[in-house]
Amino acid sequence: MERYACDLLRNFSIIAHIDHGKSTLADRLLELTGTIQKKQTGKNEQVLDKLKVERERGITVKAQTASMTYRFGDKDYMLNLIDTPGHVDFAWEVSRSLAACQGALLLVDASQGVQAQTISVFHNAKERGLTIIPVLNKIDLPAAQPERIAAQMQHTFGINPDDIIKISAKTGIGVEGILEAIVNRIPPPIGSNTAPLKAFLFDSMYDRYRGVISLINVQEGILRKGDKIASYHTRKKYEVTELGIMHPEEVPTDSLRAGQVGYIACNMKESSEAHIGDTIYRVGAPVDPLPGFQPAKAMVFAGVFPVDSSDFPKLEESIKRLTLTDRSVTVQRESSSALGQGCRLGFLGTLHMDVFRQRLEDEYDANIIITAPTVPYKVIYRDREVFVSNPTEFPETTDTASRVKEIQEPIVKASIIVPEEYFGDMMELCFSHRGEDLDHRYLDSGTSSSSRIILTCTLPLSEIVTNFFDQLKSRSSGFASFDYEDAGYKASDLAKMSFLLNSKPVDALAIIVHRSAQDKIAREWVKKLHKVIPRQMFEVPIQAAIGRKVLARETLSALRADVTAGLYGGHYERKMKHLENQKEGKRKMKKMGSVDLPQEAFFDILSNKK
Ligand SMILES: Nc1nc2c(ncn2[C@@H]2O[C@H](COP(=O)(O)OP(=O)(O)OP(=O)(O)O)[C@@H](O)[C@H]2O)c(=O)[nH]1
Repeated sequence: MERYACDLLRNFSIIAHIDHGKSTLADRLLELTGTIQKKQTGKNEQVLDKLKVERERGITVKAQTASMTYRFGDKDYMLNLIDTPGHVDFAWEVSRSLAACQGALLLVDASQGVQAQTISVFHNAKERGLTIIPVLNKIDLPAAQPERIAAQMQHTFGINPDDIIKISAKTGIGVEGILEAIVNRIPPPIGSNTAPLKAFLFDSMYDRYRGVISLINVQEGILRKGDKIASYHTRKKYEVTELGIMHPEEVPTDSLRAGQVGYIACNMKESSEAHIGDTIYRVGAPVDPLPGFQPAKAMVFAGVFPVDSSDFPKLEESIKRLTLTDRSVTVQRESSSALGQGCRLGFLGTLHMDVFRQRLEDEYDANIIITAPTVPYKVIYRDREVFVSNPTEFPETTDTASRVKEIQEPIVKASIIVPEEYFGDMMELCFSHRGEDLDHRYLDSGTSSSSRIILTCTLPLSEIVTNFFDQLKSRSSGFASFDYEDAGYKASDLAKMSFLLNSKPVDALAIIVHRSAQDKIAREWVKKLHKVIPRQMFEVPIQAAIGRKVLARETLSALRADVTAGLYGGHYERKMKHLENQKEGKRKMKKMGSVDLPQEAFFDILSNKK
């Protein structure tokens, strides 16, 4: 590693909208530099995407990092690619990865043009002062319009079209030019090998045998095996047992020097000890910390229960193990009278929740029920503020007047990019989800027949955690792209809606609704419950209520065993008596009886929410 002083290092990321070809380009760069062998199989399976769910969905969930060496002129350079995930839920991971870079490749699909996340990642990189290398990808596609999209990038970002590198990551055309641009345009990191050690911890993973493996960017000084280091955040001390670079698998080295990026193992037992954004220094030589990070905030919460309640210990164990690899998930125990023991999990967004659920099912064979997602509401009492992310803890309407001053909900600033012809549909979609402050502008300079529009508005987060994405995609024939950022809290007229079976509320079904939509939601849910709840021996009213007020009702008719079967002819009185007895029996059952609601019914209700 001594050969690679700062001026021979380049630390960069690839940033792009989902599917614009980041992983494909990363593979090509690794192949061109001889870091990995060119694949013979012809299968499109990316090296850096490691999780099964990522491959199935074609998205990157966890950032992966790789170092490669590249000879340019008469010098050998080490290029460190810090991969970033490509979805709005993981914006936080993007930002922390960028903090370890001096430059970024801004990748845009030449057939799709600038999309919602292209804009957010561009601004993110710009704010961090990174050098941006604009790249147009997929120029091999017949639908590619490189000239037009280049003009769009100029109009949207002020990028000089002459600076744009045009490539096909798939066929490899133009990719060599990227390696040259990385060396020529991205500034090397600045740092001194003789200064006291200062390293930035930007990612971590968990290894069953070695404990936590941290990815770090050494900014000053030299780190060697056996060194005693300390975490600025926890003040805990460790001894470095192994260190090296990601190539793309771990390759041990004797040291990591100023400017370099690599991994360390130091007997950290708990993943919570590896605090993202932490500053690592040498024991006895404290340094000023690097600007840290706020931890990622969970914004979508849901209860997770086993279908078979005796499976709870296994489920909890699986969740524990999975959260070791995904630290942004928060976990709390929860118990429900309807579903038994479970966990309440917090996620960064809905995709994050889906990914976690799928991993739980794939990797741990878990049969689970997930309750309807909720966002963290802020309940302001006369004397305190509380965040409530579980409907069962939401204040009753009777409380609202007396003790609760105000209820607030999280809102986001949303941007939607669509071809002009879908503009009306998108406006409607936003309005029907309580969108406000709608604004729009054209993405292309001048208006042409195929102009695209960027629509911005504020939306309550709760409106986009259910089926917003699906509607966005279906109402724009798949052309709309969407991104959002946190925009604080806002007072809102919200209430807890309970669902009652046979006059008893079922805790796991409670949801928080906006008053303006309460009647519609009440009717829809009651209908749905009516469809999936099996008929009982007695009649069961299904009701939706806010406080004591019932807003909708359906009645599940009784399963009627034919007690008069076999009583042929005459005997009218006997028949009546049988029917009377049956009625009496049912009345009794109804009084005492609770509704037999199998977990499968919950699964049906909750798996196709709203
Ligand atoms: N024709 C063509 N297809 C490409 C090119 N680059 C990538 N693709 C295809 O585009 C799709 C998305 O590419 P990925 O590399 O997975 O995109 P990504 O940006 O990594 O996606 P996320 O990881 O989900 O953010 C894949 O089907 C690729 O095969 C290209 O240059 N030309």
